[in-house]
Amino acid sequence: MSRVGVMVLGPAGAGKSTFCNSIITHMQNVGRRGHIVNLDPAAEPNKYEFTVDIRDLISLEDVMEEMDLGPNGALIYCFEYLLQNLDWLDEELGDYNDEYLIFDCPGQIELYTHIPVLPNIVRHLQGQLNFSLCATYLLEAPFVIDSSKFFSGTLSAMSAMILLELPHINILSKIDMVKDEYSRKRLKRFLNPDSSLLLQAADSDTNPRFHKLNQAIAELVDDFGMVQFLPLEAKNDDSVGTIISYIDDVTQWAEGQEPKEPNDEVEIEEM
Ligand SMILES: Nc1nc2c(ncn2[C@@H]2O[C@H](COP(=O)(O)OP(=O)(O)OP(=O)(O)O)[C@@H](O)[C@H]2O)c(=O)[nH]1
Repeated sequence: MSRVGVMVLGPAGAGKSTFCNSIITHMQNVGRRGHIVNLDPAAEPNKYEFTVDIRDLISLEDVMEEMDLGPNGALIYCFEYLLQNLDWLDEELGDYNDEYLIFDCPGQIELYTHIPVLPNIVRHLQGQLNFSLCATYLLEAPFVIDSSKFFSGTLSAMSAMILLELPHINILSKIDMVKDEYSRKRLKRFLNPDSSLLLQAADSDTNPRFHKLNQAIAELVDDFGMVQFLPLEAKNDDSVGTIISYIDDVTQWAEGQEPKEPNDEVEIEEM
């Protein structure tokens, strides 16, 4: 059996590190083992110790100082350096078999939407290190309540999906921050989206000049059939457990085993 790896992706502040920690807490609760692999060279101190930490190879702060680069240039430099030193990663990941490895990725989504840094790391993990990988993509629930922002978030999720070519799970994080009944009702539309309803909502929010574009995006969302979002509240172990069972399903599928029956439509709790 190959090793299972979960890539945790999404824009800055979407809740990626918190989600990684919640996965570890859940794993501990159910007697499974998981480890966090930190791929963010600018990571803050974390609740759980990182088992593998890119900062042991290179840190953003050092690169900015020594190469006189700004944060974005330095980040790209760090990843190019990692790509030139993948044997370091191989060695660090060497002994972890039959355990979950959770890859906490930086929030600069250009690393997987514009330049092929993360796709190259993914190919290496799959090809050289025999990982069965799955991508989780987090979008903040309070942010996407508005249809046009939902479209924009969905397109960035889709872009990551196309570039990484991994089994892909979308997550609406910080669901607990959507409190009032009206907003929670709106949010439900985004968990199992019906593109014609989304289109109506987007059209009512945008200038008619953009209606054709809305239509095209709604069709794209429909064609891909990938836009189901799972709700996440980091402190709610049940919501984390549900996502982990999806990860288990898709990574088994990725290994060529039969997937379980698809889960029922996702709901958020009534207030
Ligand atoms: N209310 C609530 N807050 C959350 C949740 N998940 C994360 N947060 C908060 O959101 C903020 C950002 O979370 P992080 O986990 O650091 O986000 P990140 O995506 O790792 O951020 P970057 O590393 O900057 O890309 C923190 O203040 C978290 O406490 C959640 O489910 N509910």
